[in-house]
Amino acid sequence: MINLENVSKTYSAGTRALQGVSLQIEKGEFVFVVGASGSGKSTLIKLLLKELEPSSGVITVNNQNLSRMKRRQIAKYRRNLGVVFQDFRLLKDRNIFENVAFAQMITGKSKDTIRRQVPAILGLMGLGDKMRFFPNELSGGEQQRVALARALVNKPSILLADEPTGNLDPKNSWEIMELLDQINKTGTTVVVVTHNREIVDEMQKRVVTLKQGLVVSDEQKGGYNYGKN
Ligand SMILES: Nc1ncnc2c1ncn2[C@@H]1O[C@H](COP(=O)(O)OP(=O)(O)OP(=O)(O)O)[C@@H](O)[C@H]1O
Repeated sequence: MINLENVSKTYSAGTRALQGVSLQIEKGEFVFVVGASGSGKSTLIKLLLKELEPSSGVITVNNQNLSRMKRRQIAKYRRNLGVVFQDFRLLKDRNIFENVAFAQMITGKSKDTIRRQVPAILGLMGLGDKMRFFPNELSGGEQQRVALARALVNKPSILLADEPTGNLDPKNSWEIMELLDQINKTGTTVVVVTHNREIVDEMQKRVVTLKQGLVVSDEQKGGYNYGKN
């Protein structure tokens, strides 16, 4: 499903953010990516989103070689990826329903579909009674659940989360992680970049650890152990 073969990324300033990373993630896996600040985690996510090009190596997602993808195919490719970030990235002047509906409008869904699917996914995220609220009227945890609803409404095969609990307190962090776990159990492949040691240790998922752009460990049912490397 996701395959990196000897992938390196050197930024123009000369920083070697990833150095010969090879990594395979199968359909339906749940994977944590951990590592110190600057170890290359966000670079990895940006490469998967095709926001960046690797300096060398091959990235294949859903059998598509990202380097060979034509520019006009990129938007369609990204539609099959759900993404959430630390800072939620909601449209401030749109209510919650509209924020999620927007993701469906740009993929050309009919009004009928939007009227059915947006309340359904918001209901699943526990936000059925907040659809007319604006982002600034919600807690951080609720805003991240809106971002999750928006990421999932088009039923992506892969969900990428870059520090999704970075701005949340422990209770809200656990709620988001439990939602990610549920989403994974429906068959979605989930890749989560995080600094949250407690959650990684508790959830016993696959853990890929980066250090200075290298994969230094990759463990099934792993823990948050980069401090030990
Ligand atoms: N656009 C850029 N231009 C130049 N260097 C960059 C750029 N983006 C990241 N870097 C550098 O690449 C390295 C890896 O950065 P990256 O953001 O992937 O790390 P990270 O593991 O996600 O860190 P954090 O946990 O702090 O988010 C760092 O040394 C960073 O300074």
